[in-house]
Amino acid sequence: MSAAPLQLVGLCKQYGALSVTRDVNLTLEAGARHALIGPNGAGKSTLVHQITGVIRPNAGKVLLEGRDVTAMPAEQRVKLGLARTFQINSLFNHLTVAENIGLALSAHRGLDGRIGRPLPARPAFVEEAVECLRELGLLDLAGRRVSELAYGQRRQIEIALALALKPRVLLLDEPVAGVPSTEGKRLFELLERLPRDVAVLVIEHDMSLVFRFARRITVLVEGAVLLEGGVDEVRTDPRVRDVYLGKRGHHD
Ligand SMILES: Nc1ncnc2c1ncn2[C@@H]1O[C@H](COP(=O)(O)OP(=O)(O)OP(=O)(O)O)[C@@H](O)[C@H]1O
Repeated sequence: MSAAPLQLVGLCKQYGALSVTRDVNLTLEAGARHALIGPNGAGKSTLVHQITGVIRPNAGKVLLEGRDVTAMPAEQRVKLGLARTFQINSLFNHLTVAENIGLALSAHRGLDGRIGRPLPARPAFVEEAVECLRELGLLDLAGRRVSELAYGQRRQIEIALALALKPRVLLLDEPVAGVPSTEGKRLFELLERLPRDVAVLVIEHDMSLVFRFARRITVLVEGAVLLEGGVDEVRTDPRVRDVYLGKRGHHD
């Protein structure tokens, strides 16, 4: 049997006396649609930073397709197939969507040096970017300048850009945050069209998205896994309701 696309084994992170990640185990299966949820301050961002390589755990391991990447820098993890949604400010406003993705492709393959320098993308990469947009049902945005796009469309392009790198594992950090409901439908459609062979971990506060998109859910509370299970199991678990509706409060 081949190794899981992503596996977290006993991850621990402390800041002084504060334990922010406590012995977290999590496995993304091939083709996973897995959500990580938890109230404010549960440690979701800190966990994601340990997956991407922004911070190092004090103990435990991060395995990408069975390979121990715990000590590996973030860029190298991207090269090995770990992508996360890019922040909007990584898009060049004056370039078209296809040019932006073409540039990311050339930077990823180490051909144009730094991504921060908007040289014209090579035509072959722009063509590949257009093909990628077509597969995702976003072809109509290919020739538009990023500056002309609505907020929800930019969020779609961040996802398309991460996917263009052909990752094995995709981390989506709050993909619908701040997107007006009028633009939400297309974003949902895009999430439903993500390639089946990419394992996806979504970190999200919007429960309607989580329950619609995910097949497995991990609930993080005070740095530890409270529960992992299928959607119905998590939705109906009284402990989860307590965390979200009880005295610990939740994100609005
Ligand atoms: N560099 C740091 N130094 C000290 N404490 C930190 C540091 N980074 C995070 N923390 C603490 O770790 C805890 C978890 O924070 P984290 O941002 O990971 O939670 P979160 O679940 O992503 O929250 P939110 O949903 O609000 O984004 C918080 O109590 C936070 O104050």
